[in-house]
Amino acid sequence: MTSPMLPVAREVNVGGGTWPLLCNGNIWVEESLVNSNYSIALTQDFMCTALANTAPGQLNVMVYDERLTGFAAPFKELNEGGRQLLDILSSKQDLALAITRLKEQVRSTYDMMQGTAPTLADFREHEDYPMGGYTLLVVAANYSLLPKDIQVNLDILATAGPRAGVSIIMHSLLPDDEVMKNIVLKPYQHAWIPQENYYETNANDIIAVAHNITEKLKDPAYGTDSILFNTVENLSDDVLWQGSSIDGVTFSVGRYGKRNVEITLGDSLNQRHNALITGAVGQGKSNLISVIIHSLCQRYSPQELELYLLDFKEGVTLQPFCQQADGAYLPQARAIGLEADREFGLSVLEHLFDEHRKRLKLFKEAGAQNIYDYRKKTGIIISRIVLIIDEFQMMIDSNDEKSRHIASLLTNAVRLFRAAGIHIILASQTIGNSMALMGGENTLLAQVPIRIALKNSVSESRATLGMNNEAAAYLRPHETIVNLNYGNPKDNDTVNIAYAGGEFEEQTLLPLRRKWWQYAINAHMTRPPFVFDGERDRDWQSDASLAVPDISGSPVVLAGGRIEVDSEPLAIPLGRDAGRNIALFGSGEHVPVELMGFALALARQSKEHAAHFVILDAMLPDPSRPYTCEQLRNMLQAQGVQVDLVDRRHITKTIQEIAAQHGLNSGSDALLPTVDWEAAADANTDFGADFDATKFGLPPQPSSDSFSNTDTGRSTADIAVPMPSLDVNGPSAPTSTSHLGDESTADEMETYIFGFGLDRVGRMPEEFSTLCDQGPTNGIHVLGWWRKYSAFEKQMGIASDGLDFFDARIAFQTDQRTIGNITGDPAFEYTPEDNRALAWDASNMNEPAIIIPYATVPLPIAPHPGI
Ligand SMILES: Nc1ncnc2c1ncn2[C@@H]1O[C@H](COP(=O)(O)OP(=O)(O)OP(=O)(O)O)[C@@H](O)[C@H]1O
Repeated sequence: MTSPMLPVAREVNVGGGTWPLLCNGNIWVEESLVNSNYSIALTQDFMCTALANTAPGQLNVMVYDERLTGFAAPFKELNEGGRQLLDILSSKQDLALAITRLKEQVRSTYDMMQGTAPTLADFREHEDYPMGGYTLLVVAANYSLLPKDIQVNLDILATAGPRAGVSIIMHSLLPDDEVMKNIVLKPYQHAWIPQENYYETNANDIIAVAHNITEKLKDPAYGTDSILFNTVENLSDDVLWQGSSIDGVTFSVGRYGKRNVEITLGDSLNQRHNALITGAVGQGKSNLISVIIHSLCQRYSPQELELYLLDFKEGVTLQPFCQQADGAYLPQARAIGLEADREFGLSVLEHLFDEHRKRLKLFKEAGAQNIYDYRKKTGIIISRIVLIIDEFQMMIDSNDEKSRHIASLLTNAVRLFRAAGIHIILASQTIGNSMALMGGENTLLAQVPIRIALKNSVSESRATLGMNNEAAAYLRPHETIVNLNYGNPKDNDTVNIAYAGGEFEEQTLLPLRRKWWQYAINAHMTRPPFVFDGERDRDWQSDASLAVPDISGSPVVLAGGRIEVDSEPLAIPLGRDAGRNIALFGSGEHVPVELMGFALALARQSKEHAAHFVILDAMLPDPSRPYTCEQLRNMLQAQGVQVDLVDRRHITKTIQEIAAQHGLNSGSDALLPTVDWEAAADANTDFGADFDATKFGLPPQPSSDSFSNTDTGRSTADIAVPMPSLDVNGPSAPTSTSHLGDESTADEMETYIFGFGLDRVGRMPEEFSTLCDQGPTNGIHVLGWWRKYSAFEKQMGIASDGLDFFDARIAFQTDQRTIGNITGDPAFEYTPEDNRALAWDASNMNEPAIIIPYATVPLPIAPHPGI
């Protein structure tokens, strides 16, 4: 099959004559002093004919129009289809740079052809593939008046360029000097057509040709010059996992001429340990990352290679490597961050710094310098680790302390990790800004010799490859500059990137990944990667099984997901130590959900009737709220724990009663009945029978039969309605329905007080702070939510620092003052976000941590009041 991209205007028919052009020569259109329009039209005609006779998209045109005649204007349409096929050089400096670049292109094309064909067109025909590209440089200026260095370079290009696909159309007066004229004209065909023989092409014809090219480029036949991944990577079983990573890991990128292009990380001879990939949106960066991952994973087993994959943009690139519905996952992947955020990026870096330390210690013990040495000496296999970070600049381009910290870690990582066999591939659309943040190119980039630059702007090309290397600005889609020498322009290779997407991905790569997974499972060499999805809501239910007492037997609540590799949810133990209360601050829908999750976690761990749950509901009635305290009460009750729901009006008295019951009241003598138990019971009698608690990871609720369980002699009302365990008649009077004494002694009984929206409790009794202070050692824990810190302060009383009673504090959407207070650092940097909270358990954590709080708990959705 002959590729439709191969036709090229080796000759052009203009004005009745045939002129050699692409791959064959250059043309000098002599400028006419008498009829300048005519010579301009002639130049346009050559350009237009060259374009019309070359496959769409294969010819780039560069124009230097010194006298601003505007002859390139009708060709502008060439750039309409998203491809920059026309490049206007607006100054002598631009012209000089373009000539330098074209010389590089010529050199690189000769390299690619390796002397196997006389011209680029012959080489392409032989390969039946459009390698490299053609360029027509049109210079409309007085040659003799151009700076000497430009003249010299133009002469070189005119001589060496055509065979490599670079031709010149010189639109100029001839040099006056006859000797000079002969020398200069040598590489050109002197085009001079008597005007009477010439039928001028008009602007509309040119526009039509340009338009036709952009239209054709929409046709996939001209748009996809894919080199399928399996043509550069052997995907057969014979080579599967045959690679040893002892002296580095090698992956394929694509084709450069006849050669498959491979890159090795960890190559200690050339000190190539890290790589940088850049490319504008849509130029194929995601595809390239996929090519790299598949190539590595076909070559190296999970024993030889571990991958840490982070994607900081919204996207699906890494999704196929996570665990799929059928259980399969990429066995070499250890951690994957989808829509990762800075905290997770930071935690991955910290995790790898730990790994680096561990490895160096191991090496030292074995008297080895580095991973290669260690493996050689001991014969023990230690994997290479490759960390790939897509859009890495998002970790470091906020102007704050955390960004600076991450930038400095990253800079150290690329410098230090090599000895431990940890390599980093950084990818980005735009790095200009990030490099400045990282202290300029001398810090980070100095450690990254491998530069892979997909098409991008001139400035991004320079940022990636170096100030004098703009080659990436002139690439075609799916081509990349691979430069293994810190961006030195002499080492640019223009590589056609292999394609790992579309149907090929579905039909070949998906089954291949499954095969890898099966092999790894059979060989017991894998476990699913830790997957962090920064945008996904956290569901309490999926963590419920982890709500188990800690090592000392204290019940724990789950506060949410930690943003760390291999982390379990943050568990806050509520043992009988001073300070074991939890304060939640701020607003947002997550806060009551979080508090409900606490209650469900505690219910899960409470022996039946060994805990007493008191829900203080001071929230404003809000029909739009997805969960209500009534639902929570019902759910808890269905677990057989004692639960009292107290509305706002009765909170003050309830607190006084609890304090009095435990001998913690601060002297109030009037303890009046405060809870309207009858009303509460009425509101609740229809709940429970058809609710399957086990579905939610909670202990089974008593069956409807057991509501009249004769064994215990309890009545339905004992369990199905709220239990007024509080002694409404005074501390000493027995209560008919209390379970105290049923199965637990009062001493074993834990009391959990959940305060929802406590700001709205107008008159908090002073017993409240006494309870917070002395409760935990007596088995009473307060888990309260205040929107405003000032309300909390007020309720704690002026004499004490209430926060001392709350070891655990969690901030949601709140202000800097609250953050400063709960962390004890007024300047603590934290910007509240929707799906995040800042949590600190002062007795169990060194420092506050950002968590993903729960967004959903398994409460049955209640019909809204009034519906
Ligand atoms: N080497 C290639 N050969 C053929 N088609 C390709 C190649 N690389 C990418 N493509 C196609 O080009 C399109 C853009 O590719 P890709 O998504 O990889 O770009 P990107 O630079 O990652 O874009 P973005 O940053 O916007 O996600 C896709 O449709 C992809 O299938």
